[in-house]
Amino acid sequence: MRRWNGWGEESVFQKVNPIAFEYLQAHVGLAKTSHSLTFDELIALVPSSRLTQHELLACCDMTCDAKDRALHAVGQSLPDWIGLRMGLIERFPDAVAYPKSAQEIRTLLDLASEHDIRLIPYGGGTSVVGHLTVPDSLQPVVTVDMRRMNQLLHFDPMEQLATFEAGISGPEIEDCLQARGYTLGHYPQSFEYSTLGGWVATRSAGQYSLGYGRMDSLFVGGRLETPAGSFVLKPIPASAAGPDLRQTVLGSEGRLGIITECTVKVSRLPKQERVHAAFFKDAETALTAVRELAQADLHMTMIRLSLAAETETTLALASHQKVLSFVKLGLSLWGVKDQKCLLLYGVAGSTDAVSQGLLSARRIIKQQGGIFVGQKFGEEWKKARFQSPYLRNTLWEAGYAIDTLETSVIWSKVKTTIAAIEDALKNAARLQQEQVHVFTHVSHVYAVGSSIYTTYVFRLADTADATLARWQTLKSAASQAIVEQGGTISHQHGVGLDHRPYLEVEKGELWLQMLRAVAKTVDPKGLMNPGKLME
Ligand SMILES: Cc1cc2nc3c(=O)[nH]c(=O)nc-3n(C[C@H](O)[C@H](O)[C@H](O)COP(=O)(O)OP(=O)(O)OC[C@H]3O[C@@H](n4cnc5c(N)ncnc54)[C@H](O)[C@@H]3O)c2cc1C
Repeated sequence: MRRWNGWGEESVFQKVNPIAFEYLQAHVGLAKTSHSLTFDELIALVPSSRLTQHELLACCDMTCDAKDRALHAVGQSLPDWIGLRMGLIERFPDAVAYPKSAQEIRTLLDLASEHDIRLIPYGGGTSVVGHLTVPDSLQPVVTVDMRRMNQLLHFDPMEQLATFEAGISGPEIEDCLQARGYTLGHYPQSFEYSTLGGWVATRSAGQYSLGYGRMDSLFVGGRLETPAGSFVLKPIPASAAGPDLRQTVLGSEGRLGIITECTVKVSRLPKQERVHAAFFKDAETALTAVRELAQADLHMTMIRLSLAAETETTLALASHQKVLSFVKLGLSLWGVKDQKCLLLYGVAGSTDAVSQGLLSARRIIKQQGGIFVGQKFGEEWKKARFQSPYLRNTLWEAGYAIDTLETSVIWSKVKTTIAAIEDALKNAARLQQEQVHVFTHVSHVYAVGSSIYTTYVFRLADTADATLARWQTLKSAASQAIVEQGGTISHQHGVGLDHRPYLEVEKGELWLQMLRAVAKTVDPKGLMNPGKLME
Protein backbone atom coordinates (compact mmCIF):
# COMPACT_ATOMS: atom_id res chain seq x y z
CA MET A 1 0.00 0.00 0.00
CA ARG A 2 1.17 3.53 -0.78
CA ARG A 3 2.32 5.63 2.21
CA TRP A 4 -0.14 8.41 3.00
CA ASN A 5 2.41 10.71 4.64
CA GLY A 6 5.62 10.20 2.72
CA TRP A 7 7.12 8.54 -0.31
CA GLY A 8 6.54 5.07 -1.69
CA GLU A 9 5.21 1.74 -0.56
CA GLU A 10 4.68 1.28 3.18
CA SER A 11 6.51 -2.04 3.07
CA VAL A 12 9.74 -0.45 1.82
CA PHE A 13 12.02 1.14 4.38
CA GLN A 14 15.30 2.60 3.20
CA LYS A 15 17.91 2.08 5.92
CA VAL A 16 20.69 4.61 6.43
CA ASN A 17 24.01 3.26 7.68
CA PRO A 18 25.42 4.73 10.93
CA ILE A 19 28.38 6.26 9.04
CA ALA A 20 25.95 8.22 6.87
CA PHE A 21 24.12 9.55 9.96
CA GLU A 22 27.43 10.63 11.49
CA TYR A 23 28.27 12.31 8.19
CA LEU A 24 24.95 14.15 8.20
CA GLN A 25 25.31 15.23 11.82
CA ALA A 26 28.76 16.61 11.05
CA HIS A 27 27.35 18.68 8.18
CA VAL A 28 23.94 19.73 9.50
CA GLY A 29 24.02 19.21 13.27
CA LEU A 30 22.28 16.84 15.65
CA ALA A 31 18.55 16.63 14.91
CA LYS A 32 15.51 15.93 17.09
CA THR A 33 12.72 13.64 15.98
CA SER A 34 9.42 15.48 15.74
CA HIS A 35 5.90 14.13 16.35
CA SER A 36 4.28 12.91 13.14
CA LEU A 37 0.51 13.17 12.83
CA THR A 38 -1.42 9.88 12.84
CA PHE A 39 -3.90 9.24 10.03
CA ASP A 40 -6.80 9.70 12.50
CA GLU A 41 -5.36 13.07 13.56
CA LEU A 42 -5.21 14.09 9.89
CA ILE A 43 -8.81 13.02 9.26
CA ALA A 44 -9.89 15.08 12.27
CA LEU A 45 -8.59 18.19 10.44
CA VAL A 46 -10.91 17.66 7.44
CA PRO A 47 -13.89 20.08 7.65
CA SER A 48 -17.35 19.18 6.43
CA SER A 49 -17.81 19.33 2.68
CA ARG A 50 -19.79 22.02 0.85
CA LEU A 51 -20.99 19.43 -1.61
CA THR A 52 -22.78 16.90 0.59
CA GLN A 53 -26.07 16.09 -1.16
CA HIS A 54 -25.12 18.15 -4.23
CA GLU A 55 -26.37 16.77 -7.58
CA LEU A 56 -22.75 16.72 -8.81
CA LEU A 57 -22.13 13.72 -6.55
CA ALA A 58 -23.96 11.53 -9.06
CA CYS A 59 -21.10 12.09 -11.52
CA CYS A 60 -17.76 10.20 -11.74
CA ASP A 61 -18.13 8.10 -8.56
CA MET A 62 -17.64 11.32 -6.64
CA THR A 63 -17.28 11.12 -2.87
CA CYS A 64 -17.16 13.55 0.05
CA ASP A 65 -15.55 10.93 2.31
CA ALA A 66 -13.00 12.58 4.63
CA LYS A 67 -10.43 9.85 3.93
CA ASP A 68 -10.49 10.43 0.16
CA ARG A 69 -10.38 14.19 0.66
CA ALA A 70 -7.41 13.93 3.04
CA LEU A 71 -5.51 11.70 0.61
CA HIS A 72 -5.97 14.20 -2.22
CA ALA A 73 -5.25 17.44 -0.35
CA VAL A 74 -1.57 17.80 -1.26
CA GLY A 75 1.27 16.42 -3.38
CA GLN A 76 4.89 15.68 -2.48
CA SER A 77 6.54 19.09 -2.10
CA LEU A 78 8.27 19.92 1.16
CA PRO A 79 5.43 22.23 2.30
CA ASP A 80 3.08 19.31 1.44
CA TRP A 81 5.12 17.05 3.72
CA ILE A 82 5.11 19.62 6.51
CA GLY A 83 1.34 19.79 6.08
CA LEU A 84 0.84 16.03 6.23
CA ARG A 85 3.37 15.22 8.91
CA MET A 86 2.89 18.25 11.16
CA GLY A 87 -0.79 19.04 10.55
CA LEU A 88 -0.37 22.26 8.57
CA ILE A 89 -2.93 21.71 5.79
CA GLU A 90 -5.10 24.75 5.35
CA ARG A 91 -7.70 23.39 2.96
CA PHE A 92 -9.07 20.08 1.67
CA PRO A 93 -11.09 19.48 -1.51
CA ASP A 94 -14.84 19.30 -0.94
CA ALA A 95 -15.02 16.06 -2.92
CA VAL A 96 -12.94 13.68 -5.02
CA ALA A 97 -14.13 12.48 -8.45
CA TYR A 98 -12.95 9.22 -10.05
CA PRO A 99 -13.89 9.40 -13.75
CA LYS A 100 -13.65 6.24 -15.85
CA SER A 101 -14.02 7.77 -19.33
CA ALA A 102 -13.56 10.94 -21.36
CA GLN A 103 -17.35 11.09 -21.64
CA GLU A 104 -17.69 11.23 -17.84
CA ILE A 105 -15.13 14.02 -17.76
CA ARG A 106 -17.12 15.96 -20.35
CA THR A 107 -20.22 15.64 -18.17
CA LEU A 108 -18.24 16.69 -15.08
CA LEU A 109 -16.90 19.80 -16.83
CA ASP A 110 -20.37 20.78 -18.04
CA LEU A 111 -21.84 20.35 -14.56
CA ALA A 112 -18.91 22.21 -12.97
CA SER A 113 -19.51 25.14 -15.37
CA GLU A 114 -23.22 25.15 -14.56
CA HIS A 115 -22.64 25.09 -10.77
CA ASP A 116 -19.44 27.14 -10.64
CA ILE A 117 -17.33 24.35 -9.12
CA ARG A 118 -13.50 24.50 -9.14
CA LEU A 119 -11.65 21.43 -10.45
CA ILE A 120 -8.10 20.20 -9.77
CA PRO A 121 -6.88 17.42 -12.12
CA TYR A 122 -4.88 14.86 -10.10
CA GLY A 123 -2.59 12.29 -11.74
CA GLY A 124 -0.26 10.41 -9.41
CA GLY A 125 -0.11 13.20 -6.83
CA THR A 126 3.69 13.42 -7.12
CA SER A 127 3.92 17.16 -7.81
CA VAL A 128 6.76 18.81 -5.89
CA VAL A 129 5.84 22.47 -6.49
CA GLY A 130 2.35 22.88 -4.99
CA HIS A 131 0.30 22.01 -8.10
CA LEU A 132 -2.41 20.27 -6.08
CA THR A 133 -2.93 22.77 -3.26
CA VAL A 134 -6.61 23.51 -2.74
CA PRO A 135 -7.30 27.20 -3.44
CA ASP A 136 -8.93 29.54 -0.95
CA SER A 137 -12.21 29.63 -2.84
CA LEU A 138 -15.73 30.69 -1.98
CA GLN A 139 -16.84 28.03 -4.45
CA PRO A 140 -16.56 24.27 -3.75
CA VAL A 141 -13.46 22.48 -5.03
CA VAL A 142 -13.37 18.96 -6.51
CA THR A 143 -10.15 17.05 -7.09
CA VAL A 144 -10.37 14.83 -10.19
CA ASP A 145 -8.36 11.63 -9.69
CA MET A 146 -7.48 10.29 -13.16
CA ARG A 147 -6.09 6.90 -12.16
CA ARG A 148 -9.09 4.84 -13.25
CA MET A 149 -8.39 6.01 -16.82
CA ASN A 150 -5.40 3.76 -17.38
CA GLN A 151 -6.01 1.86 -20.62
CA LEU A 152 -4.01 1.47 -23.80
CA LEU A 153 -6.38 2.73 -26.53
CA HIS A 154 -4.33 2.17 -29.65
CA PHE A 155 -0.91 0.84 -30.57
CA ASP A 156 0.60 0.89 -34.02
CA PRO A 157 4.09 -0.59 -34.44
CA MET A 158 4.22 0.65 -38.03
CA GLU A 159 3.92 4.25 -36.91
CA GLN A 160 5.65 3.66 -33.56
CA LEU A 161 2.80 5.45 -31.80
CA ALA A 162 0.72 4.45 -28.79
CA THR A 163 -2.37 6.18 -27.43
CA PHE A 164 -3.16 5.81 -23.72
CA GLU A 165 -5.76 7.21 -21.36
CA ALA A 166 -4.08 9.97 -19.40
CA GLY A 167 -4.31 8.44 -15.92
CA ILE A 168 -2.02 5.50 -16.72
CA SER A 169 1.07 5.21 -14.48
CA GLY A 170 4.71 4.61 -15.48
CA PRO A 171 4.79 0.86 -14.65
CA GLU A 172 1.43 0.28 -16.40
CA ILE A 173 2.73 1.96 -19.57
CA GLU A 174 5.95 -0.05 -19.62
CA ASP A 175 4.06 -3.33 -18.91
CA CYS A 176 1.83 -2.67 -21.94
CA LEU A 177 4.63 -1.66 -24.27
CA GLN A 178 7.35 -4.09 -23.21
CA ALA A 179 4.95 -7.02 -23.68
CA ARG A 180 4.85 -5.87 -27.34
CA GLY A 181 8.64 -5.37 -27.62
CA TYR A 182 8.50 -1.57 -27.24
CA THR A 183 9.22 1.07 -24.63
CA LEU A 184 8.37 4.71 -23.97
CA GLY A 185 11.73 5.10 -22.22
CA HIS A 186 10.36 7.77 -19.85
CA TYR A 187 11.62 7.17 -16.33
CA PRO A 188 11.23 10.12 -13.97
CA GLN A 189 12.29 9.16 -10.46
CA SER A 190 8.59 9.28 -9.52
CA PHE A 191 7.95 6.58 -12.19
CA GLU A 192 6.16 4.23 -9.74
CA TYR A 193 3.20 6.59 -9.29
CA SER A 194 3.25 9.50 -11.71
CA THR A 195 0.95 9.40 -14.74
CA LEU A 196 1.17 10.15 -18.43
CA GLY A 197 -1.27 13.08 -18.12
CA GLY A 198 0.78 14.47 -15.22
CA TRP A 199 3.99 14.15 -17.26
CA VAL A 200 2.45 16.10 -20.14
CA ALA A 201 0.89 18.71 -17.84
CA THR A 202 4.27 19.33 -16.15
CA ARG A 203 6.67 18.74 -19.10
CA SER A 204 8.55 16.10 -17.15
CA ALA A 205 12.01 14.74 -17.93
CA GLY A 206 12.99 11.10 -17.31
CA GLN A 207 16.37 9.64 -16.39
CA TYR A 208 16.93 8.54 -20.01
CA SER A 209 15.90 11.86 -21.55
CA LEU A 210 19.17 11.99 -23.49
CA GLY A 211 18.19 8.89 -25.46
CA TYR A 212 14.41 9.01 -25.66
CA GLY A 213 13.72 12.74 -25.22
CA ARG A 214 11.74 14.65 -22.60
CA MET A 215 7.94 14.40 -22.47
CA ASP A 216 7.90 17.54 -24.68
CA SER A 217 9.21 15.50 -27.59
CA LEU A 218 7.48 12.19 -26.79
CA PHE A 219 3.99 13.73 -26.74
CA VAL A 220 2.68 13.93 -30.29
CA GLY A 221 -1.04 14.36 -29.82
CA GLY A 222 -4.01 13.87 -27.55
CA ARG A 223 -7.22 15.26 -26.24
CA LEU A 224 -7.90 18.04 -23.75
CA GLU A 225 -11.40 18.54 -22.41
CA THR A 226 -11.82 22.20 -21.47
CA PRO A 227 -14.83 23.93 -19.91
CA ALA A 228 -15.44 25.56 -23.34
CA GLY A 229 -15.22 22.32 -25.34
CA SER A 230 -12.90 19.58 -26.60
CA PHE A 231 -9.46 20.28 -28.00
CA VAL A 232 -8.03 17.51 -30.19
CA LEU A 233 -4.37 17.39 -31.23
CA LYS A 234 -3.87 15.06 -34.18
CA PRO A 235 -0.60 13.15 -34.30
CA ILE A 236 1.27 14.77 -37.20
CA PRO A 237 5.00 14.13 -37.71
CA ALA A 238 5.81 17.80 -38.44
CA SER A 239 3.89 20.88 -39.46
CA ALA A 240 4.45 24.47 -40.58
CA ALA A 241 0.79 25.39 -40.09
CA GLY A 242 1.29 28.13 -37.52
CA PRO A 243 2.39 27.78 -33.86
CA ASP A 244 2.49 24.25 -32.47
CA LEU A 245 -0.60 23.83 -30.28
CA ARG A 246 0.92 20.85 -28.46
CA GLN A 247 2.97 23.47 -26.65
CA THR A 248 -0.22 24.87 -25.12
CA VAL A 249 -1.13 21.54 -23.57
CA LEU A 250 2.43 20.68 -22.50
CA GLY A 251 3.05 22.41 -19.16
CA SER A 252 -0.59 23.50 -18.80
CA GLU A 253 -0.66 22.24 -15.17
CA GLY A 254 -4.41 21.63 -15.16
CA ARG A 255 -5.15 25.31 -15.90
CA LEU A 256 -6.72 24.80 -19.33
CA GLY A 257 -8.66 21.60 -18.84
CA ILE A 258 -8.27 17.87 -18.30
CA ILE A 259 -6.05 15.84 -20.62
CA THR A 260 -7.99 12.64 -21.27
CA GLU A 261 -5.73 10.85 -23.75
CA CYS A 262 -2.17 11.13 -25.01
CA THR A 263 -0.48 9.76 -28.12
CA VAL A 264 3.23 9.18 -27.60
CA LYS A 265 6.22 8.07 -29.64
CA VAL A 266 7.49 4.64 -28.68
CA SER A 267 10.79 2.90 -29.49
CA ARG A 268 11.80 -0.72 -30.02
CA LEU A 269 13.20 -2.26 -26.85
CA PRO A 270 16.99 -2.05 -27.04
CA LYS A 271 18.90 -5.34 -27.31
CA GLN A 272 21.41 -4.14 -24.76
CA GLU A 273 21.59 -1.46 -22.13
CA ARG A 274 24.75 -0.53 -20.22
CA VAL A 275 25.54 2.03 -17.56
CA HIS A 276 29.26 2.55 -16.90
CA ALA A 277 31.09 4.80 -14.45
CA ALA A 278 34.20 6.93 -14.32
CA PHE A 279 35.74 9.31 -11.78
CA PHE A 280 37.30 12.71 -12.51
CA LYS A 281 39.70 14.58 -10.29
CA ASP A 282 37.58 17.76 -10.21
CA ALA A 283 34.50 19.57 -11.54
CA GLU A 284 36.41 21.42 -14.25
CA THR A 285 37.58 18.29 -16.10
CA ALA A 286 34.33 16.43 -15.43
CA LEU A 287 32.11 19.20 -16.81
CA THR A 288 34.30 19.54 -19.90
CA ALA A 289 33.95 15.80 -20.55
CA VAL A 290 30.18 15.95 -20.04
CA ARG A 291 29.82 18.89 -22.44
CA GLU A 292 31.89 17.09 -25.07
CA LEU A 293 29.84 13.91 -24.64
CA ALA A 294 26.62 15.91 -25.01
CA GLN A 295 27.88 17.55 -28.18
CA ALA A 296 29.30 14.37 -29.75
CA ASP A 297 25.95 12.90 -30.86
CA LEU A 298 26.70 9.43 -29.50
CA HIS A 299 23.13 8.12 -29.03
CA MET A 300 23.62 7.80 -25.29
CA THR A 301 20.62 7.24 -23.00
CA MET A 302 21.94 9.10 -19.97
CA ILE A 303 24.74 11.15 -18.49
CA ARG A 304 24.72 11.85 -14.78
CA LEU A 305 27.60 13.72 -13.22
CA SER A 306 27.68 14.04 -9.43
CA LEU A 307 29.83 16.97 -8.38
CA ALA A 308 32.26 16.59 -5.48
CA ALA A 309 29.81 17.02 -2.56
CA GLU A 310 27.26 14.66 -4.12
CA THR A 311 29.95 12.09 -4.91
CA GLU A 312 31.12 12.20 -1.29
CA THR A 313 27.54 11.91 -0.01
CA THR A 314 26.76 9.00 -2.37
CA LEU A 315 29.84 7.15 -1.18
CA ALA A 316 28.97 7.85 2.49
CA LEU A 317 25.46 6.44 1.96
CA ALA A 318 26.62 3.32 0.10
CA SER A 319 26.33 0.02 1.96
CA HIS A 320 29.51 -1.73 0.81
CA GLN A 321 31.96 0.53 2.67
CA LYS A 322 34.87 -1.98 2.64
CA VAL A 323 34.90 -2.24 -1.15
CA LEU A 324 34.63 1.52 -1.36
CA SER A 325 37.74 2.10 0.77
CA PHE A 326 39.70 0.07 -1.82
CA VAL A 327 38.20 2.09 -4.66
CA LYS A 328 39.04 5.36 -2.87
CA LEU A 329 42.59 4.19 -2.21
CA GLY A 330 43.03 3.17 -5.85
CA LEU A 331 41.65 6.49 -7.09
CA SER A 332 43.91 8.51 -4.81
CA LEU A 333 46.94 6.75 -6.36
CA TRP A 334 45.75 8.24 -9.67
CA GLY A 335 45.53 11.71 -8.09
CA VAL A 336 41.73 11.56 -7.80
CA LYS A 337 41.12 12.72 -4.21
CA ASP A 338 38.83 15.11 -2.28
CA GLN A 339 37.29 16.89 -5.26
CA LYS A 340 36.45 13.69 -7.16
CA CYS A 341 33.30 13.63 -9.28
CA LEU A 342 31.43 10.48 -10.28
CA LEU A 343 30.11 10.17 -13.83
CA LEU A 344 27.52 7.56 -14.81
CA TYR A 345 26.89 7.21 -18.52
CA GLY A 346 24.50 4.92 -20.33
CA VAL A 347 24.23 3.54 -23.83
CA ALA A 348 21.46 1.37 -25.27
CA GLY A 349 20.68 -0.22 -28.64
CA SER A 350 22.00 -3.11 -30.72
CA THR A 351 25.08 -4.96 -29.45
CA ASP A 352 27.22 -3.17 -32.04
CA ALA A 353 25.77 0.25 -31.29
CA VAL A 354 26.39 -0.24 -27.57
CA SER A 355 30.04 -1.30 -28.04
CA GLN A 356 30.61 1.57 -30.46
CA GLY A 357 28.89 4.09 -28.16
CA LEU A 358 30.87 2.97 -25.11
CA LEU A 359 34.12 3.11 -27.06
CA SER A 360 33.50 6.65 -28.33
CA ALA A 361 32.40 7.84 -24.88
CA ARG A 362 35.51 6.29 -23.34
CA ARG A 363 37.75 8.21 -25.73
CA ILE A 364 36.24 11.55 -24.66
CA ILE A 365 36.29 10.66 -20.97
CA LYS A 366 39.93 9.59 -21.19
CA GLN A 367 40.95 12.82 -22.85
CA GLN A 368 39.79 14.65 -19.70
CA GLY A 369 41.63 12.29 -17.37
CA GLY A 370 38.60 10.19 -16.38
CA ILE A 371 39.38 6.94 -14.52
CA PHE A 372 37.06 4.06 -15.47
CA VAL A 373 35.61 1.86 -12.76
CA GLY A 374 33.51 -0.43 -14.97
CA GLN A 375 29.89 -1.44 -14.60
CA LYS A 376 29.50 -2.02 -10.85
CA PHE A 377 28.57 1.59 -9.93
CA GLY A 378 26.22 1.74 -12.93
CA GLU A 379 24.51 -1.52 -11.98
CA GLU A 380 24.07 -0.33 -8.38
CA TRP A 381 22.59 2.93 -9.62
CA LYS A 382 20.17 1.08 -11.92
CA LYS A 383 19.04 -1.17 -9.09
CA ALA A 384 18.48 1.73 -6.70
CA ARG A 385 17.34 4.40 -9.13
CA PHE A 386 13.80 4.61 -7.76
CA GLN A 387 14.88 3.99 -4.16
CA SER A 388 16.58 7.22 -3.16
CA PRO A 389 13.30 9.15 -2.62
CA TYR A 390 12.54 6.61 0.15
CA LEU A 391 15.40 8.22 2.08
CA ARG A 392 13.14 11.23 2.59
CA ASN A 393 11.04 9.07 4.95
CA THR A 394 14.01 7.79 6.94
CA LEU A 395 15.64 11.20 7.26
CA TRP A 396 12.39 12.93 8.26
CA GLU A 397 11.91 10.38 11.01
CA ALA A 398 15.42 11.25 12.23
CA GLY A 399 14.58 14.98 12.24
CA TYR A 400 15.93 16.07 8.83
CA ALA A 401 14.10 17.56 5.85
CA ILE A 402 15.36 16.96 2.33
CA ASP A 403 14.35 19.00 -0.72
CA THR A 404 15.57 19.51 -4.27
CA LEU A 405 15.92 22.43 -6.68
CA GLU A 406 16.44 22.35 -10.41
CA THR A 407 17.16 24.67 -13.31
CA SER A 408 18.95 24.66 -16.65
CA VAL A 409 21.45 27.09 -18.15
CA ILE A 410 23.75 27.33 -21.15
CA TRP A 411 27.20 25.73 -20.79
CA SER A 412 29.09 28.97 -20.08
CA LYS A 413 26.92 29.48 -16.98
CA VAL A 414 26.81 25.97 -15.52
CA LYS A 415 29.68 26.31 -13.02
CA THR A 416 28.78 29.79 -11.80
CA THR A 417 25.10 28.89 -11.42
CA ILE A 418 25.89 25.79 -9.37
CA ALA A 419 28.09 27.88 -7.09
CA ALA A 420 25.47 30.64 -6.83
CA ILE A 421 22.69 28.20 -5.84
CA GLU A 422 24.85 26.36 -3.31
CA ASP A 423 26.17 29.62 -1.78
CA ALA A 424 22.67 31.09 -1.57
CA LEU A 425 21.45 28.05 0.39
CA LYS A 426 24.44 28.06 2.74
CA ASN A 427 24.20 31.80 3.40
CA ALA A 428 20.45 31.61 4.00
CA ALA A 429 21.00 28.80 6.52
CA ARG A 430 23.83 30.68 8.22
CA LEU A 431 21.59 33.73 8.72
CA GLN A 432 19.22 31.44 10.62
CA GLN A 433 22.13 30.06 12.69
CA GLU A 434 21.58 26.73 10.97
CA GLN A 435 23.63 24.55 8.65
CA VAL A 436 22.52 23.00 5.41
CA HIS A 437 24.12 20.13 3.53
CA VAL A 438 24.06 20.91 -0.20
CA PHE A 439 25.09 18.78 -3.15
CA THR A 440 24.52 18.91 -6.91
CA HIS A 441 24.44 16.80 -10.05
CA VAL A 442 23.85 17.47 -13.72
CA SER A 443 21.74 14.82 -15.38
CA HIS A 444 19.87 16.20 -18.38
CA VAL A 445 22.39 17.47 -20.89
CA TYR A 446 21.93 19.15 -24.23
CA ALA A 447 24.30 20.38 -26.92
CA VAL A 448 23.80 23.95 -25.69
CA GLY A 449 23.69 23.47 -21.94
CA SER A 450 22.61 21.40 -18.99
CA SER A 451 20.15 21.00 -16.18
CA ILE A 452 21.40 21.53 -12.62
CA TYR A 453 19.83 19.53 -9.80
CA THR A 454 20.65 20.51 -6.23
CA THR A 455 19.64 18.62 -3.12
CA TYR A 456 19.67 20.25 0.32
CA VAL A 457 19.21 18.76 3.76
CA PHE A 458 18.40 20.76 6.89
CA ARG A 459 17.04 20.18 10.37
CA LEU A 460 13.32 20.30 11.12
CA ALA A 461 12.44 23.13 13.52
CA ASP A 462 10.36 22.58 16.67
CA THR A 463 7.06 23.58 15.08
CA ALA A 464 5.41 23.26 11.68
CA ASP A 465 5.37 27.05 11.16
CA ALA A 466 9.06 27.38 12.03
CA THR A 467 9.98 24.47 9.71
CA LEU A 468 7.96 26.02 6.89
CA ALA A 469 9.62 29.41 7.49
CA ARG A 470 13.06 27.75 7.45
CA TRP A 471 12.25 26.08 4.11
CA GLN A 472 10.82 29.29 2.65
CA THR A 473 14.00 31.23 3.45
CA LEU A 474 16.20 28.57 1.84
CA LYS A 475 13.98 28.04 -1.20
CA SER A 476 13.55 31.74 -1.97
CA ALA A 477 17.29 32.46 -1.62
CA ALA A 478 18.10 29.65 -4.08
CA SER A 479 15.27 30.61 -6.48
CA GLN A 480 16.51 34.21 -6.48
CA ALA A 481 20.02 32.98 -7.29
CA ILE A 482 18.64 30.94 -10.22
CA VAL A 483 16.77 33.93 -11.62
CA GLU A 484 19.81 36.22 -11.23
CA GLN A 485 21.97 33.73 -13.13
CA GLY A 486 19.47 33.70 -16.01
CA GLY A 487 18.41 30.09 -15.42
CA THR A 488 14.87 28.80 -15.85
CA ILE A 489 12.87 28.56 -12.63
CA SER A 490 12.15 24.94 -13.56
CA HIS A 491 13.81 22.49 -15.93
CA GLN A 492 11.38 19.65 -15.15
CA HIS A 493 9.16 20.06 -12.07
CA GLY A 494 6.95 22.85 -13.39
CA VAL A 495 5.67 26.05 -11.82
CA GLY A 496 2.71 25.25 -9.56
CA LEU A 497 2.51 27.68 -6.65
CA ASP A 498 6.11 27.56 -5.48
CA HIS A 499 7.73 28.86 -8.69
CA ARG A 500 4.96 31.23 -9.73
CA PRO A 501 6.59 34.39 -8.26
CA TYR A 502 9.63 33.92 -10.54
CA LEU A 503 7.81 33.29 -13.81
CA GLU A 504 7.33 36.90 -14.87
CA VAL A 505 11.07 37.65 -14.75
CA GLU A 506 11.73 34.61 -16.95
CA LYS A 507 8.93 34.98 -19.48
CA GLY A 508 7.88 38.64 -19.34
CA GLU A 509 4.49 40.26 -18.65
CA LEU A 510 3.33 40.05 -22.28
CA TRP A 511 3.76 36.27 -22.31
CA LEU A 512 1.74 36.02 -19.10
CA GLN A 513 -1.01 38.15 -20.64
CA MET A 514 -1.11 35.82 -23.67
CA LEU A 515 -1.35 32.78 -21.42
CA ARG A 516 -4.13 34.37 -19.36
CA ALA A 517 -6.00 35.14 -22.60
CA VAL A 518 -5.73 31.49 -23.68
CA ALA A 519 -7.03 30.35 -20.27
CA LYS A 520 -9.90 32.85 -20.47
CA THR A 521 -10.88 31.48 -23.90
CA VAL A 522 -11.08 27.84 -22.87
CA ASP A 523 -12.10 28.41 -19.25
CA PRO A 524 -14.00 31.73 -19.06
CA LYS A 525 -15.16 31.21 -15.46
CA GLY A 526 -11.68 30.29 -14.15
CA LEU A 527 -12.74 26.84 -12.92
CA MET A 528 -9.53 24.94 -13.66
CA ASN A 529 -6.83 24.57 -10.97
CA PRO A 530 -7.01 28.21 -9.88
CA GLY A 531 -3.80 29.99 -8.92
CA LYS A 532 -1.35 27.45 -10.36
CA LEU A 533 1.17 28.52 -13.01
CA MET A 534 -0.23 32.11 -13.01
CA GLU A 535 -2.58 34.32 -11.00
C1 LIG B 1 10.28 11.41 -5.51
C2 LIG B 1 9.96 12.23 -6.71
C3 LIG B 1 10.78 12.14 -7.83
C4 LIG B 1 10.50 12.92 -8.96
N1 LIG B 1 11.29 12.78 -10.06
C5 LIG B 1 11.02 13.50 -11.17
C6 LIG B 1 11.83 13.36 -12.33
O1 LIG B 1 12.77 12.57 -12.36
N2 LIG B 1 11.50 14.10 -13.43
C7 LIG B 1 10.44 14.96 -13.44
O2 LIG B 1 10.19 15.58 -14.45
N3 LIG B 1 9.67 15.11 -12.33
C8 LIG B 1 9.92 14.41 -11.22
N4 LIG B 1 9.13 14.55 -10.10
C9 LIG B 1 7.99 15.48 -10.13
C10 LIG B 1 6.65 14.82 -10.56
O3 LIG B 1 6.73 13.43 -10.45
C11 LIG B 1 6.32 15.21 -11.99
O4 LIG B 1 5.99 16.59 -12.02
C12 LIG B 1 5.18 14.40 -12.62
O5 LIG B 1 5.13 14.71 -13.98
C13 LIG B 1 3.83 14.63 -11.98
O6 LIG B 1 2.94 13.63 -12.47
P1 LIG B 1 1.65 13.18 -11.66
O7 LIG B 1 0.90 12.24 -12.49
O8 LIG B 1 2.03 12.73 -10.31
O9 LIG B 1 0.86 14.57 -11.58
P2 LIG B 1 0.24 15.28 -10.33
O10 LIG B 1 1.29 15.54 -9.32
O11 LIG B 1 -0.97 14.60 -9.88
O12 LIG B 1 -0.18 16.68 -10.99
C14 LIG B 1 0.79 17.58 -11.43
C15 LIG B 1 0.11 18.69 -12.25
O13 LIG B 1 -0.39 18.14 -13.46
C16 LIG B 1 -1.79 18.35 -13.56
N5 LIG B 1 -2.37 17.13 -14.15
C17 LIG B 1 -2.17 15.85 -13.78
N6 LIG B 1 -2.86 15.02 -14.59
C18 LIG B 1 -3.52 15.81 -15.48
C19 LIG B 1 -4.43 15.58 -16.54
N7 LIG B 1 -4.79 14.35 -16.90
N8 LIG B 1 -4.91 16.65 -17.21
C20 LIG B 1 -4.54 17.90 -16.90
N9 LIG B 1 -3.70 18.19 -15.90
C21 LIG B 1 -3.20 17.16 -15.20
C22 LIG B 1 -2.27 18.60 -12.14
O14 LIG B 1 -3.44 19.40 -12.10
C23 LIG B 1 -1.08 19.33 -11.55
O15 LIG B 1 -1.15 20.69 -11.89
C24 LIG B 1 9.39 13.81 -8.95
C25 LIG B 1 8.57 13.87 -7.82
C26 LIG B 1 8.86 13.10 -6.72
C27 LIG B 1 7.97 13.18 -5.52
